[in-house]
Amino acid sequence: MARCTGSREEVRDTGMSKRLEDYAMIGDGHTAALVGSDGAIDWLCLPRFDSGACFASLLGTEDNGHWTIAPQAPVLAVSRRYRPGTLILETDIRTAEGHVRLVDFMPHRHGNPTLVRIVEGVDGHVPMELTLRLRFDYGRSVPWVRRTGTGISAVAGPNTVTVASPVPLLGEDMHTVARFTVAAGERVPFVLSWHSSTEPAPDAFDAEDELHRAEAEWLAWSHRTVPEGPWSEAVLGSLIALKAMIYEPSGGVVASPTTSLPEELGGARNWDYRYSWLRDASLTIQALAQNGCLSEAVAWRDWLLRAVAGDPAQLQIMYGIDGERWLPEHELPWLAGYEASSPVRIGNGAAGQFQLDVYGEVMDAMHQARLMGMAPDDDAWALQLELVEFVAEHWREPDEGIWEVRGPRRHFTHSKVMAWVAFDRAARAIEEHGLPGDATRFRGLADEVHADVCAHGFDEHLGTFVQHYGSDQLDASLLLLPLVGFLPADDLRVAATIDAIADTLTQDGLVLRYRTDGDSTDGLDGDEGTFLLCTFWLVQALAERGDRQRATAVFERALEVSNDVGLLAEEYDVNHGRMVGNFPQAFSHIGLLAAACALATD
Ligand SMILES: OC[C@H]1O[C@H](O[C@H]2O[C@H](CO)[C@@H](O)[C@H](O)[C@H]2O)[C@H](O)[C@@H](O)[C@@H]1O
Repeated sequence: MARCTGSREEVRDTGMSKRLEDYAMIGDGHTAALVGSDGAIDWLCLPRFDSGACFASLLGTEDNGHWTIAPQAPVLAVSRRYRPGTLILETDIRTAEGHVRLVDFMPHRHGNPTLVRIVEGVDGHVPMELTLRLRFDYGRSVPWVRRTGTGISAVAGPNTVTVASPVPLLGEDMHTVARFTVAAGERVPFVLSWHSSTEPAPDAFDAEDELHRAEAEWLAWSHRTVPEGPWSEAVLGSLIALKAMIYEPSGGVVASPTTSLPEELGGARNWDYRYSWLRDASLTIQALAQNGCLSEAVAWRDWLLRAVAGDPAQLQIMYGIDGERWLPEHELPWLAGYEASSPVRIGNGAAGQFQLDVYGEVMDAMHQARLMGMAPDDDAWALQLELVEFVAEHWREPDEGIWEVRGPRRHFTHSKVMAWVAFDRAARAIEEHGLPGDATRFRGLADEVHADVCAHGFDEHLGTFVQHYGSDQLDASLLLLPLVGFLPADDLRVAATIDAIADTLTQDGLVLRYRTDGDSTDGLDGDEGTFLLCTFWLVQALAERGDRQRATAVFERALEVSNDVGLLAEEYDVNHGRMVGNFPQAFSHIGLLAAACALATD
């Protein structure tokens, strides 16, 4: 069993999960793995983000699959970092016998999926132990494991995983172990590869060559954007995290590489985020485009064209990473859930919802990308016009909104505002970029929605905008009113809304989406943490209003909750002092980037 320091050791010994903060992500543009600070890889889906996991102990127990490499003796200290500008993780582990470094990465996918672990001796002689439990189908299927000339091969139905190493790998009680000692200056590689069971095993390759190649490829990418200013490290880290959430073959973007990490510890708000939401992807692409990554924006635009091709009335708010439409939601009863947060779900029922805001987000992403230099495309513009026509026909209808409520549809103020965005951006594309269309008509529709929102989305008595028409509740999505240009930040109604959210919809300086206590509109039992994207919106809204000091304080508070390698989950539970929700979450890193940009703008 891997050992770690202090309270972390207690957590592992009692069979409980590690904190989400204890994980780092590595990925190859097709999938991603979570590596714990104790040397355990507890989550990995192969060959794609949305495939079954072969390591799923994150959502269950060690029997659901993990790959741990750790010292045999008690660990005295752990520190880790990514190599600058890359997603190559280095974990330094110190014991009484010496100091080892784990170098973990997934080479950029050129052939079969591969995960490389190199154990580097830094000081002394450190006896190490490897435990490999492959469990396909999300931790359920035990493979048939055979020795090969270079290591082992594990087969279960369509999946075969090979692990190669100079160290002997031994079978022991339904898993694989290795015990070896690493001396200062030595490097011991382990290479895990996946292949379809109907195909031959991939050729062996040299772990050190792949390390150099991976570093060079990451640096070539990250050197395209050189953030400046006090938060440049956090900005670059967020850009790399977002890049790792793009499924490279299609340009689709996952909301997160994980499923069912709970929004409430022990609760049931557990969702599968390994899909491509139009909303999350639009915001991801905007964030990347604003930081000079235009090719990702173009790839996503092409993904969008393929995903929504056909009847615009059949547009979904989310798709699979290749544009798949059928994403039925299932529960996996054999997984106990992260810290007993069940059910564990795969698929996502929200795919069938009507969320009016996504049309505005897609229109805005295209608009912003054009402003950043993305060349217009006839097919993309034709699609955009179809989307706006759909909004013209449906904007008066209630919807499930940005938060994907599972309660009744409502007239969400944010949804209507995003309908305004759709019309506004259509008019501006025609007026400012010379694209064909009737700008006057779209401007008229925008004005009509604007008047509707001001009449029904604002509560005279409270003096603030409200979550949905007729409600007396606040909602953090209202922070977007000034950010999308619906009204200026110093408009009295907007300013009062920002203040009310800052004062009453926050916990310990972090912003809640909405109140889940009392009569929540989301139709779900239980509670949730503060929502990091919303916290970053507050930073932007305050900065937009000129309140830079307060904006900076909120930003720094949000940065405080990121982990030692700069990653953020979806939410933060201030009562337990822990990240919650899927991890890492694109939304949170998008927010960080937008907020840093707002603070950098004079
Ligand atoms: O919390 C309830 C909902 O949670 C998920 O939706 C959230 O994540 C989405 C992906 O990041 C995001 O687009 C949305 O705005 C968030 O509310 C989940 O997918 C839903 O099924 C669930 O109802």
